[in-house]
Amino acid sequence: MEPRIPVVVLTGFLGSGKTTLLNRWLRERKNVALIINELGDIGIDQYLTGRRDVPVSLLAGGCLCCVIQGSLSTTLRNLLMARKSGDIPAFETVVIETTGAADPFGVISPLEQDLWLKKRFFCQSVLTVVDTLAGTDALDRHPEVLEQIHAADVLLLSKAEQVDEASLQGLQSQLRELNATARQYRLDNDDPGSQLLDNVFERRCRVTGLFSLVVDPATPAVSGLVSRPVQSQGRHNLFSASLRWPYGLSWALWQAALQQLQEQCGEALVRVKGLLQVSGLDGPLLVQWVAGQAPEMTPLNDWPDQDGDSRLVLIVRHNQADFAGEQLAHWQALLDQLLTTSA
Ligand SMILES: Nc1nc2c(ncn2[C@@H]2O[C@H](COP(=O)(O)OP(=O)(O)OP(=O)(O)O)[C@@H](O)[C@H]2O)c(=O)[nH]1
Repeated sequence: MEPRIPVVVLTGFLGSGKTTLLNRWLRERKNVALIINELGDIGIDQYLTGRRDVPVSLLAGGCLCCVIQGSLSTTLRNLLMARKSGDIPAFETVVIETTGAADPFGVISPLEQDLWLKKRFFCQSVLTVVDTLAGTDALDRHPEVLEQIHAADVLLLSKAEQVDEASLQGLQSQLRELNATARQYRLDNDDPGSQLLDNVFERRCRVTGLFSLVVDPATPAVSGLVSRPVQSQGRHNLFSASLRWPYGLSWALWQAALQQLQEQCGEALVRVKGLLQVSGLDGPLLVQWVAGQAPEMTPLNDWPDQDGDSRLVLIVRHNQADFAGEQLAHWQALLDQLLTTSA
C-alpha cells in the first residue's frame, strides 16, 4: 500500500483571507490538489487561485461539514483515480479550502470514519486564518469562528497591517486563551510560507459524532471550549443566495446598487463577492466585500470563462432561510430598473 496522502484543511471565517493566502502560497507550489468548498451555488474562488496547473475541484452549494459532507469522499476518490491514471499531475498533498462557515472537525470526519479513505488519506493539519480587522467582534458574533480557532494547529493572522498594535495584542491573547497550543503567525510580517503545508501536527481532536476535545491531562483545560452536536443538515443560520445576470452597468451604477444592497440587508450582511460586467471594460469587475470593511472592486483583465455573465453571491446571517433570496430578488428588481433608466 502506498503511503497515505496528507490533507491540509485551510479554514477561517467568511472573507478572512483564505483565498488570498492560497494564491500567494500556490505561486511557489505545484504538487498540491486543491478542493474549494463554497457556501454559495456559484463558485468565485476557483477563478482567483493563481495557478492554473494545480487540479482544482469545486464543491459549491453548502458546507462540507454538514450539508454536503458526503461529497468529500467522492471527490477524494476521484482525485486519487485521476492521479493514478495520469489525468492530473501526481499531487503530494490535498488542500481543502473550507467555506467560511465550516466546522473543521466536521470537514475532517470522513477522513477518520470512512475506512477506504482512512487507508489512503490523513488529516495533516488544520490551518485557520483569523481576520484581525474583524477582531474580537467576530468571536462574539459568529460561533463558527470559535470552532475554527479551537480546531486549529496554526492560527494565521490576516490584515494585521490594518490594525493597531494594542488591538492586535488583545486579540492574540484572546486567541491564546481559546487555543493555547496553536502557533500564531502574523501574515503581514511573519508569513510561514507554503512550507507550512508540509508540517504534520498530531490530531488533538477525536471525532465521534459529538465533537469533543481530547484533553491532554498535562495541559490545563482551555477556557470557553464547548462541545456540541453537529446536525446532519445545515447547522448555520448563515444563508447564501446567488444571482447571474446577463447584463452590465456602469461602474458608478454598480457602486450605487451595492450600496443599496448593503442598506437593504443591514446588520444581516456578512459577505458579498462576485464578478460584474461593467460597460466599457473588457474583463469583469471583481467585488470582494466583507461586512464592516471597505468593499474592494478590482477590474480583472479577462473573464475566467466564456460566459461573461455578471454573478454575485450574497451571504447573510439571519434566522429566516428565505431572507437572502428575498433580498437578492429585491435587488435584482432594482438592477432591472437601473438598466432601463440607463439605457
Ligand atoms: N489588507 C488586507 N486585506 C486582505 C488580506 N487578506 C485578504 N484580504 C482581503 O480580504 C478580502 C477577502 O479575502 P479572501 O481571500 O477572498 O477571503 P476568503 O477567506 O477566501 O473569503 P471566503 O471564501 O468568502 O470565505 C479581499 O478583499 C482581500 O483582498 C490581508 O492580509 N490584508
